[in-house]
Amino acid sequence: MLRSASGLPFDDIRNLVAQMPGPDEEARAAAAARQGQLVKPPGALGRLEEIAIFIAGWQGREIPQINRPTVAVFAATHGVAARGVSPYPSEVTKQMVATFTDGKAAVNQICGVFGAGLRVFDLALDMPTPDIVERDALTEAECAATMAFGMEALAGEPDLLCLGEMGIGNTTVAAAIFHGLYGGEAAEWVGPGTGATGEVLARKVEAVRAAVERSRAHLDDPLEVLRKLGGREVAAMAGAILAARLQRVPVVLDGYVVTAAAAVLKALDLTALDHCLAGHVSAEPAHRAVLERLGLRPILDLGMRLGEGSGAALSIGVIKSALACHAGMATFAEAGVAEG
Ligand SMILES: Cc1cc2ncn([C@H]3O[C@H](COP(=O)(O)O)[C@@H](O)[C@H]3O)c2cc1C
Ligand SMILES: O=C(O)c1cccnc1
Repeated sequence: MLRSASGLPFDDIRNLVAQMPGPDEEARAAAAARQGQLVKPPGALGRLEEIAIFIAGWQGREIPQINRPTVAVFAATHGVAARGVSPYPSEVTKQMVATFTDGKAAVNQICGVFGAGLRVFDLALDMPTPDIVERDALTEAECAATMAFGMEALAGEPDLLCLGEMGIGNTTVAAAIFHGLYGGEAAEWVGPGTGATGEVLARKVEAVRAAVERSRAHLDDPLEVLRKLGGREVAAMAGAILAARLQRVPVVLDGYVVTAAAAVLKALDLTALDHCLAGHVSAEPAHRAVLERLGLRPILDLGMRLGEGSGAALSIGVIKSALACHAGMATFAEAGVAEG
């Protein structure tokens, strides 16, 4: 396990990607068989059945448990925000980090409801990354070191890792990553974020177009897309998703920005998100199409567009309920109920 923040080059990241384990197929099969015996018509718990089988596979046991769900929120500042691509100033990022620490943000309340731990990772908030329209956000060494830092999200040994972020301007960064990875027109990937309209929205589309245009020669390498167009929180989340996989810890993605980190890994290896669930689909317009492209079906669809890991945290309730049914329900035989 890599815990150093001293700068691994991208080759080391690619080596880790090549070592990703798969789920325990025996545990999955045992969990699926159990689902078929529980006192309910087969399939009647719908997606909850799939979620229980999914967690069983990654935990390697027929009856999995989630006792230490953790929401890791990564916060960073972005030079591109100075272009006026968000209705809010960059200072809000630091102020929201203080609000997380005070327990007063939305994500704190949701974590409280489901007994989830919240860890906030602050990534050099006083040093914004360069404006991606003009320059690369990160060097290779910085990007790889930031990915390694993100691996710290596993340090408390969570048994479910939910990811979140805070960084004014980062829906612009996410849009640039998607445009860089998937092409199309810049406007397809740009949405309101915190509420951009009119000229703010127009500046956002132009920033995404220009940043990707500047990086055009390097777009076939997903790690180059990440370092040129990404921010520190996006790189750290990519590292966290990869580290979780190496430890077979299931991951819950949040909205558009978290999904950009996931998309980089999927572009490196088609199986890289096999341990990930999409906690929700954000109201950010392109999120639904991105999830489809990644083969992820959102658990919740509540019109949320906050970030902070709030949608991922909210889905813990569904995931825990899936496991409670899986573990606690009687089989037809145990309950003495007649099978159809
Ligand atoms: C008070 C406040 C709390 C937030 N919590 C998450 N975000 C969210 O908004 C930001 C991205 O939107 P944009 O790209 O439009 O700046 C991120 O920091 C994100 O997590 C917030 C934004 C604000 C203003
Ligand atoms: O979907 C998201 O991640 C999102 C949407 C709006 C603002 N911040 C984040």
